[in-house]
Amino acid sequence: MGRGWNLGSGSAKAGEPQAAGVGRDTEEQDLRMVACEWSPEAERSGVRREALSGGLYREQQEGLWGSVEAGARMEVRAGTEGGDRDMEGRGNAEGALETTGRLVRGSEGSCGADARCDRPRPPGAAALMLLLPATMFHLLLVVRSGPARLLGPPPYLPGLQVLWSPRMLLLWLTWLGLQAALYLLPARKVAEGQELKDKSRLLYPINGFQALMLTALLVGLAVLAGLPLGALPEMLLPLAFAATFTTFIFSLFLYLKALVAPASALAPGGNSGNPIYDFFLGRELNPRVWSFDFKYFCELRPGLIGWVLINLAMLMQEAELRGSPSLAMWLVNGFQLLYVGDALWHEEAVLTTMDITHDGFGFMLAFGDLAWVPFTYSLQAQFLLHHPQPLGLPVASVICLINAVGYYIFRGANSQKNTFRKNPSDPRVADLETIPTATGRQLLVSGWWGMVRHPNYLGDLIMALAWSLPCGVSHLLPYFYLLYFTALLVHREARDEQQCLQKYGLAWHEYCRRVPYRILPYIY
Ligand SMILES: NC(=O)C1=CN([C@@H]2O[C@H](COP(=O)(O)OP(=O)(O)OC[C@H]3O[C@@H](n4cnc5c(N)ncnc54)[C@H](OP(=O)(O)O)[C@@H]3O)[C@@H](O)[C@H]2O)C=CC1
Ligand SMILES: CC(C)=CCC[C@@H](C)[C@H]1CC=C2C3=C(CC[C@@]21C)[C@@]1(C)CC[C@H](O)C(C)(C)[C@@H]1CC3
Repeated sequence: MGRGWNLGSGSAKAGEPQAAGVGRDTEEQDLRMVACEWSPEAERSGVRREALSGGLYREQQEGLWGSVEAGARMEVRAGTEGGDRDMEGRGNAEGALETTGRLVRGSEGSCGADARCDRPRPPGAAALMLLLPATMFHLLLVVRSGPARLLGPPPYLPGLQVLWSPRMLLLWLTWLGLQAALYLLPARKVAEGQELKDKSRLLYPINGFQALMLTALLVGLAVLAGLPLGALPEMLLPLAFAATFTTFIFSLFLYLKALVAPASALAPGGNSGNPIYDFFLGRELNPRVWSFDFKYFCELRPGLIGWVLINLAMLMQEAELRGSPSLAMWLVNGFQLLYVGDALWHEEAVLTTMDITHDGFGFMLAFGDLAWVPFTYSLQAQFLLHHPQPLGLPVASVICLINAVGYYIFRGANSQKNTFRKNPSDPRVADLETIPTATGRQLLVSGWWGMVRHPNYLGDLIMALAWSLPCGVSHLLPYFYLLYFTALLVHREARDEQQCLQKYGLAWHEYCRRVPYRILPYIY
């Protein structure tokens, strides 16, 4: 059976999902909506779905396709990985779309969304395991070199004697130990995570901001007592090596731990049976020892707080070398401290991100959290220490304005969604327009989420630009974060789109039709 859409007569509106810019993959995903569970909420949301005998189903969605003419007919023939489906839709007297479908060949794919081609295959996973650390060391070496060329060769290849230092390993482990101890301190609040496969919810301490404050206090006291924080820039290479080394060991532990974990604890992806692939993506969704949640801890504590600490060390070292920190260094430190402080202040919101609710915890995320974030996200501050940039007040003011706009969009969008997800009748979001979905959850279609489908990514990207601008325009290197982050968010957006299509089916198509742009209005 051929793949793709075959539209029958009177089907102009039936093609709308395509017109909304949704590609072939998403059409195929749409057909998986039959896997959604039936719920009383679904009944209330205006979507009716009935399982008929012999692999047939019938779905009716009111209001969403109001423009489908009564009696207009569409036919859909499309393939899924597990088998092909025939679907047929008809506008009913009220202008709602009724679809019926039949599984023609095979069964619903057992691999789940993550086994689709958006994730690396085993050779890709192996290559990334080498490429990511290599890129990080390349950046750390190049940033301190005279030409600081992002695409040029590193000034030298460090031997093991430069990279490996038992003292730095000890320092790194002390850092992890300190953050773990702060994590275990009594929390002002304990939050519930999203519902898991077995219908249970995990509990998470909300004390990240407290950990940031206590770390600042401890570091401040240590500096007063003579700790040479300004020496940190010279230690970055062996420290990054220690972080990478421990990440490999830690990921091995996570992989082995997952071998004895119950099936209900496993992530949707990362369980292909190929050890390299599973080691890379992570098999277990929320690996824990007692109540200590490794993924949640790593996502927000050692890496993010380490990042601002490295930035601070650059600022202190610059003050030591040049008498006072430059305006550019102040801006980079201030902007990124705001970002990290914001993440820890709104710590609970991380519980609804894909990383926590969907992705396994393996090498990729562990390396990202523990090594990539602190050592590459601090690249702009590192660059400014080695390549001072003059910055006048007028330009600095414009850059501050760009960061403020980015932050306003980022925070506004994230808070609006989080408030809405917690309590849709909260007065701050109650007036927003929504689309009902078969799962009982609704989708916002006005406010920030009516502007583009990922307004929070847009705000984040504008901030990323503001972090690079203080470094001037003479080098590409400080723009590495912006380039990498754009690629990361474009890929993440595509992945989220697939998952939302799977979850929300027709309602997601309608959302895409009403809000056609993904991240950048009128462009993308
Ligand atoms: N600095 C960095 O390195 C990184 C930063 N980030 C930032 O992290 C933040 C979180 O990102 P991420 O987890 O990727 O995704 P989002 O916070 O954008 O969450 C996506 C989810 O939001 C829900 N959603 C989507 N559209 C709507 C809508 N219209 N109405 C209501 N709910 C909707 C869906 O989940 P559901 O319906 O199930 O609630 C969807 O799966 C972002 O601000 C991002 O910029 C992300 C990655 C890296
Ligand atoms: C190249 C590589 C190793 C990729 C791994 C990706 C990770 C670095 C990122 C995946 C999602 C992240 C998030 C944040 C940091 C980067 C990683 C771990 C985040 C904690 C930054 C602060 C934000 O406010 C946030 C809490 C929303 C965000 C969550 C996602």
